[in-house]
Amino acid sequence: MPAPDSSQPRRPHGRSGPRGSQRSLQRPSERAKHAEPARLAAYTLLRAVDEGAYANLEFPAIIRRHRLDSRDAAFATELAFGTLRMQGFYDAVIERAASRPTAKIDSGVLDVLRLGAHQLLGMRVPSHAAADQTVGLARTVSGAGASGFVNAVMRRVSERTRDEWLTEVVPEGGSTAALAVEYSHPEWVVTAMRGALLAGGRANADTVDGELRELLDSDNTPAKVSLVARPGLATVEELVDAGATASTTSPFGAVLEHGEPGAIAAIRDRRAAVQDEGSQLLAAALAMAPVDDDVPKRWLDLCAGPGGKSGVLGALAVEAGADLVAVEISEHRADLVRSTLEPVISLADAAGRRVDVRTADGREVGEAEPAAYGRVLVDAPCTGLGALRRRPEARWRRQPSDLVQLGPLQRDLLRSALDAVAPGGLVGYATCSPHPAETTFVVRDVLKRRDDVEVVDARELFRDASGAVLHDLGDGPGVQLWPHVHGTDAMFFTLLRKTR
Ligand SMILES: C[S@@+](CC[C@H](N)C(=O)[O-])C[C@H]1O[C@@H](n2cnc3c(N)ncnc32)[C@H](O)[C@@H]1O
Repeated sequence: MPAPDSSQPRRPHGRSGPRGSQRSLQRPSERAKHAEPARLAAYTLLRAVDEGAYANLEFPAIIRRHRLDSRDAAFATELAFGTLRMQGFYDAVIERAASRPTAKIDSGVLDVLRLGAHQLLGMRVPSHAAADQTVGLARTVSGAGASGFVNAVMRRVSERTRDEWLTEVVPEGGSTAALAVEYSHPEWVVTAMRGALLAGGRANADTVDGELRELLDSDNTPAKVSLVARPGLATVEELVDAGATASTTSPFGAVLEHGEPGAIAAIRDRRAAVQDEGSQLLAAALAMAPVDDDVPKRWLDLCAGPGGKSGVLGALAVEAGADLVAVEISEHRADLVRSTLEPVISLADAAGRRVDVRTADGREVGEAEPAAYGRVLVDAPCTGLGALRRRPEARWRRQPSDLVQLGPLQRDLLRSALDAVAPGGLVGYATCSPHPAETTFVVRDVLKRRDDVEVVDARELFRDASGAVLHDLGDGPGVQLWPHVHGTDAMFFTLLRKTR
């Protein structure tokens, strides 16, 4: 437990405290005595994430445990997820306000302060309520001793607006370090994103700064809820009738602005699902790309868990009169694929086709079944740097060393896929990361040692809901989607044809 900071509050530069109020000067003993359930739930999630939990997986159970109604659950979600995303910026603010490094603040108390900072600087919570409730939370979870310290820090945070704090804590000059604080990303991720925008041809030296800001900002904006109607099992119209809006990006897609996906019958029946539109587009691109008639009507998803893309691929395989084998190395995730694919398997059975799920190592399939498949998807395990808007804590957990670890696996899986595909057949290599170390470098390294593969221009295959080629796909031949450009995750896709 940190001792309450007894130093004098720093006088803010410029005008002081538009948010400061009489209430915020109250002593802790006069504050809310107990934490509200929604704030307690948000705090519980932050503590669980600190211990390694995944926010998206953990929060539904926490919401149930705290018996939050839908309004409180929405508030708690915005509070917890927003706090996790903006933690880098808030920590810089808290360090200033507390006059000590965050490493010197008890981690539970720090989480209370982060939640308080988000209410003050990132949500429209009135400052007196934010301060009262944060001190009440500190009292409940950390004891009366901490609440004095929290009270003092909250008072200082409330003395400035968000913009004033940005001026105060963001280094001048727009450097990588400055963007890291302003957009709350680790510095190495900012550097990596800048490199990805330049390497993929999305930006040049003149435009990269603006593009980078838009990209980082999109990571801080929660993704809309995108739905997919699995072809042959559900229709976009069915999702629209259930309250969604038809997607303009994906021919199978819809967007749910309000309400719970689980309230839609097609989702409950797994004929439809929640899925990023970029994932829908790339599964469709692989399925629709032209091949000769003698290429085997047997498709393979080499990294299938939990089954999102297999759901689209399997449904399109049945439409094309083909079979699908979905491979996943993890037993648990293979079970998820089985569950996801249940209706697709029934659809295939009824059409006299097969959709199989195997728990296996995708690296071994190429040797075990050479030239056996006509279309192969390698949706490689990756850092997920292209989906940071969906996973609020992921940016803090990922490390540059992950790239080093994943590289050999990504290359082995692509090699195996190329061995497993028949002459004339296609391999789609995909990642939900735009990092060149996981995208173009992997493809380049694998192709360097082979003379039986050609790269196909994939852009023509990315068709929006109107049937037109998707806008802003760059110079090809690979496709890099971007959240700030296409509204999808930053998915990468390269299409390769086995020539002999
Ligand atoms: C990016 S995820 C795939 C997501 C999936 N395609 C979807 O759309 O739902 C990568 C998956 O590959 C699996 N994986 C990792 N190593 C593998 C291997 N050697 N063989 C097969 N699957 C592997 C991981 O367990 C993970 O489920």
